[in-house]
Amino acid sequence: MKALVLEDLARNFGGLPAVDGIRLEAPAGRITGLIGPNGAGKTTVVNMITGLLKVTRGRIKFGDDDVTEADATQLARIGIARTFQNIRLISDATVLENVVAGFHRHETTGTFANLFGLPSAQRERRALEDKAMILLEQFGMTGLARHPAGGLSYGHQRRIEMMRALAMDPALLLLDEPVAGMNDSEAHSLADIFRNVARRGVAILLIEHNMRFVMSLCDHIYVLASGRLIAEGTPDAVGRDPRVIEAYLGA
Ligand SMILES: Nc1ncnc2c1ncn2[C@@H]1O[C@H](COP(=O)(O)OP(=O)(O)OP(=O)(O)O)[C@@H](O)[C@H]1O
Repeated sequence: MKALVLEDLARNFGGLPAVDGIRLEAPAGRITGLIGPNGAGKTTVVNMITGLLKVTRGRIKFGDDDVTEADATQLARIGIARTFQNIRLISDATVLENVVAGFHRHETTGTFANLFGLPSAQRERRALEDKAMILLEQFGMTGLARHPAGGLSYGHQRRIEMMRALAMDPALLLLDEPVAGMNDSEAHSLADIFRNVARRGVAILLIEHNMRFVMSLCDHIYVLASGRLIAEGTPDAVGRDPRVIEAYLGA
């Protein structure tokens, strides 16, 4: 089973360290949390893992692959998917079309067949729509399949984004504040989905401000403050750690 491993990972902005030599391991089948007060460096870490930012120092590995320099296409091929803090959907397209777009990685028919609407491409599209409908069912959104994504509530749009990431059938799922702006019951239903995804052997790295959500869901938590790793352990141990309490109170 593969694990995401960060070794001595660092990133400077204008000579100042935003992330200063952290290590982390997020194994398959587990939900690993990355928390810390505002400006701790969490998003910078995710942006380095997903190739949006170059690392200043250190290595990023996933299983046997060193993905420190990998671009978006290589990461998708390896099976690394993410959601964003700011929702990025095709707002004119329907919910179903948005989720189908997430299957992109698995399409086997060539562009030529797609362009000319050949039967093979149509068959493939229908098969992808069927698979997308299974995801919609899991997320309780079957009835909204044909609605334009842009007109839906924030909570629904967040769910579409997650379905799109899951449509890639990822081996590693990076969730950047997935329940921001959701109420407790919406967050609760997502927690069940994430647990099921992890149970299937996916490694999940969760970045989240909602402490109750993180504490109830994660197997292991890493805590960042000012770019450094200040604590790690089970939710219980981290919740009682004086360094963590101080970092949050001082923030
Ligand atoms: N593109 C950038 N240019 C300069 N400084 C940046 C850039 N991105 C982030 N920083 C700085 O790096 C530090 C870490 O920011 P980052 O967004 O990673 O923190 P975070 O833990 O994700 O915060 P939040 O919880 O508020 O999203 C901050 O001091 C921030 O100002």
